[in-house]
Amino acid sequence: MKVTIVGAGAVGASCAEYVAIKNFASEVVLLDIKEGYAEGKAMDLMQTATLNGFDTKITGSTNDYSKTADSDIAVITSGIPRKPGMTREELIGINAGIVKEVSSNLIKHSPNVTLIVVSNPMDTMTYLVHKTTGLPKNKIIGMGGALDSARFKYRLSEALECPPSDVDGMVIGGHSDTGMVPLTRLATRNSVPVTAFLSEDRLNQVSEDTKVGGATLTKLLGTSAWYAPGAAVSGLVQAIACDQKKMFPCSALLDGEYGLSDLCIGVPAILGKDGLEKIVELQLDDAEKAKMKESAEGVKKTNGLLDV
Ligand SMILES: NC(=O)C1=CN([C@@H]2O[C@H](COP(=O)(O)OP(=O)(O)OC[C@H]3O[C@@H](n4cnc5c(N)ncnc54)[C@H](O)[C@@H]3O)[C@@H](O)[C@H]2O)C=CC1
Ligand SMILES: O=C([O-])CC(=O)C(=O)O
Repeated sequence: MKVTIVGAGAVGASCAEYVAIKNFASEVVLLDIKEGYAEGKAMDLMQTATLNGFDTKITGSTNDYSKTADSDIAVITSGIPRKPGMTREELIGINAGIVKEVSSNLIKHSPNVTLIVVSNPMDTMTYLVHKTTGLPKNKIIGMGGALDSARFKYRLSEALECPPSDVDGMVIGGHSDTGMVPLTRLATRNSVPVTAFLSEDRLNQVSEDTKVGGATLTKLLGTSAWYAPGAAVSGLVQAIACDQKKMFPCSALLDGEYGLSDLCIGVPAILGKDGLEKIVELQLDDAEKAKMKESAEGVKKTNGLLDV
């Protein structure tokens, strides 16, 4: 199982580290445009192999896509991250060109690859890859909801004063400060609805904190987050590589599901060896449906800025 990660920056390197530590891939190739950078990150990570007990071979490449040939899965993290005060949408001008070029280069060397898009604004970048590559739609997946759901569970565990592992929950919708739809109605603590423990006000606070999760970290760090993003991507990679049939909210190209078409947005999906194998349609209540519709309008507005 060969995994390529384009962009050896904060998220790409974190993803490579988690993939290696989970020890399911034979090979990880890190590729970056910055001379020597991916090679350096790969060597540093390889020197953790005996410390962390993994056998995955990690190599680096400065923009040489021949090294990525025959990848099964490729992750696109290349592009610029936001700075405090910015929205993800503001990154479109620079990142669209990068994502378009990188996805085309990847496919030239790995025509059967499954692509996981991470660069922001992620839903729009995923849509761009669908529009420009011609890959089947199950082979292009946007990562956002897995991360947003992890942050949601973290915020719920804070409110419940319990370990995060006690909590289950999901965030669907667009991966933006205003577009996320945390499904508080369906969240549970050990199968008991969290609504049994937390007031509506407290749950609203949890939702709001979740939605600005990325912005909160960007303000603290001066750039956007990488540990949880890298871990979330590695979860998607593992589900595909190991044919796990796990369900994650992913940015998927919709064709009527949830009453939406011609956009990529976060919905629950089953991931396995064929990539995004199935979109799961939840029965949303009226308030959730309205939030999803509004979120989709936001994503479509950003898609409108693309030259496709
Ligand atoms: N979807 C999500 O949930 C998340 C998305 N992100 C996004 O991921 C992207 C990467 O974030 P970071 O890793 O923090 O940024 P970073 O700046 O640390 O790393 C980005 C890397 O991409 C490389 N790069 C730029 N153009 C390239 C090209 N044409 N080919 C190959 N490499 C190229 C840069 O040299 C740099 O090393 C950003 O757009 C960020 O907004 C970040 C966190 C979560
Ligand atoms: O906040 C950002 O810009 C990066 C990102 O998508 C996240 O951490 O959720």
